[in-house]
Amino acid sequence: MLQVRDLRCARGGVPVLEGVTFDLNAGEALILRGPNGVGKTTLLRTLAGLQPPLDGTVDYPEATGAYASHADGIKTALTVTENLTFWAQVYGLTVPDTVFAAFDLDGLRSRAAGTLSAGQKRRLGLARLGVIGRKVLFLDEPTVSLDAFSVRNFAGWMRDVHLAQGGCAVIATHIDLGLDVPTLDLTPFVAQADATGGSDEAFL
Ligand SMILES: Nc1ncnc2c1ncn2[C@@H]1O[C@H](COP(=O)(O)OP(=O)(O)OP(=O)(O)O)[C@@H](O)[C@H]1O
Repeated sequence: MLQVRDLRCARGGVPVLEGVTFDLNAGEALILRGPNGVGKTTLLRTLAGLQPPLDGTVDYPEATGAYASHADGIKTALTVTENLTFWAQVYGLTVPDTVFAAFDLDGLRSRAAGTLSAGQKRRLGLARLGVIGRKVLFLDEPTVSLDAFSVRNFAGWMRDVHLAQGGCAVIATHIDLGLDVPTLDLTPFVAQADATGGSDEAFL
């Protein structure tokens, strides 16, 4: 479902990672590991098509990918239900009722999203993944701000719903999600520096 071959990617014009190669079949996930700054976000953004690779290829079926970072992208004046309905409609879908329980949002359906706590907002941000129908997910630290119960809940949705229904996911996380999936340490793929540095305001 996802094929990555000899990928080389940059941030701020400076090569960060090179030679990244892996495959994911339907129902499989991969956890990205590595120290701060190794290039996990850069790789995820490149995989998702938000920036071009310097070299190599990324293949997955057209219009099946979605990228989510810890920036929530929540509309604060809308309720939880209205937020999910909005996102579902963008993708021409309706909200499955099961998504509220899956992300522990049942008691918060009518709350204005702006009044949610940080962790509740994060759960709403993640619930978006359950309404947009995208099969190939690129997730950057999805469980930031979540308590242990909510981390388990998210892992349960990932395993029992998303992967069980034939999705796949690449997840950068410093937190152990308790998922029985392979990890890829990016440290061996750090690119040889060939520039003095640079910055890219698009990322600031
Ligand atoms: N706007 C920018 N301009 C130039 N370099 C940047 C910019 N943003 C990040 N970098 C650098 O690019 C490299 C890769 O950053 P990236 O955010 O991909 O790492 P990461 O593995 O996701 O880190 P973390 O675990 O801290 O989230 C780092 O060395 C970082 O300092």
